[in-house]
Amino acid sequence: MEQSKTLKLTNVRKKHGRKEILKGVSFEARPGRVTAFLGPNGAGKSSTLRILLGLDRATSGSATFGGTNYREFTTPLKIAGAAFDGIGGVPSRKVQTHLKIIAQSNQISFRRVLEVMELVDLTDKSKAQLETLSLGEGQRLGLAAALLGDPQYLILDEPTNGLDPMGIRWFRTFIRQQASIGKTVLLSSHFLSEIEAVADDIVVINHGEIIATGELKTVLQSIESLEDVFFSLTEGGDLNETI
Ligand SMILES: Nc1ncnc2c1ncn2[C@@H]1O[C@H](COP(=O)(O)OP(=O)(O)OP(=O)(O)O)[C@@H](O)[C@H]1O
Repeated sequence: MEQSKTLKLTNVRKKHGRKEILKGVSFEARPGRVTAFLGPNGAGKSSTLRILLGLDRATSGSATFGGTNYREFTTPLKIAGAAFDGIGGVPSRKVQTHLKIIAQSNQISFRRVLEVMELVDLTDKSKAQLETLSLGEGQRLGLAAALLGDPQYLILDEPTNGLDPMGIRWFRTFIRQQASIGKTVLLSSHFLSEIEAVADDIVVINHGEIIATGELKTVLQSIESLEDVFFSLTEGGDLNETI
């Protein structure tokens, strides 16, 4: 295994006041693989990803990219790209300008801005204002921003939220392709059904605790012991329908 391209969390704890929302979270995401980070609402997915990306501090524990903390990178977008919480940015700003500003903050060339727009199929929308983008276009723009620095690591929070079946298919192909060229991909989701077609590995979190990790196939084989959790993950849907 290529340790140097592995994303690793070790015993990450986070307290808000007296409430412990992450209770010793440990897992790895490896290069050339898509790792799904699965858990119901409020399980601690976003809190974990925020700590990983230096947006919040852990109470204890460590979260590293190839052994280095995100905050230590001078041009972090060249190491790890993240798509999180919508696209942000000034609503009246053009797509191309939005990406250019992000690129400049990390010493990334304008040529790369054009390249990523092409990669996510947004070249036609380069002059569109952010507020006019559809949900799917917004998700692709988030991906474009994440890809700007051609990073080894891609961290995507609920990337298929609100996408139609075509958009989901496009996204799956894209993500598989990123893993096939050796990227380390971590994506969070509420739904087992959403990630089973794209993930190699799975990390399941519930109430701030990791309750299963491993190859997707192996974890699914232990489904009986996880049944209650998966039931809630699939919003009370028919378990057999989703596995
Ligand atoms: N700043 C905060 N202060 C207090 N509690 C918080 C804070 N941020 C998050 N929490 C709590 O921590 C828990 C985990 O939240 P988090 O957003 O990480 O979950 P999640 O798995 O990403 O959920 P979702 O899928 O709904 O986004 C929740 O119970 C949430 O209410």
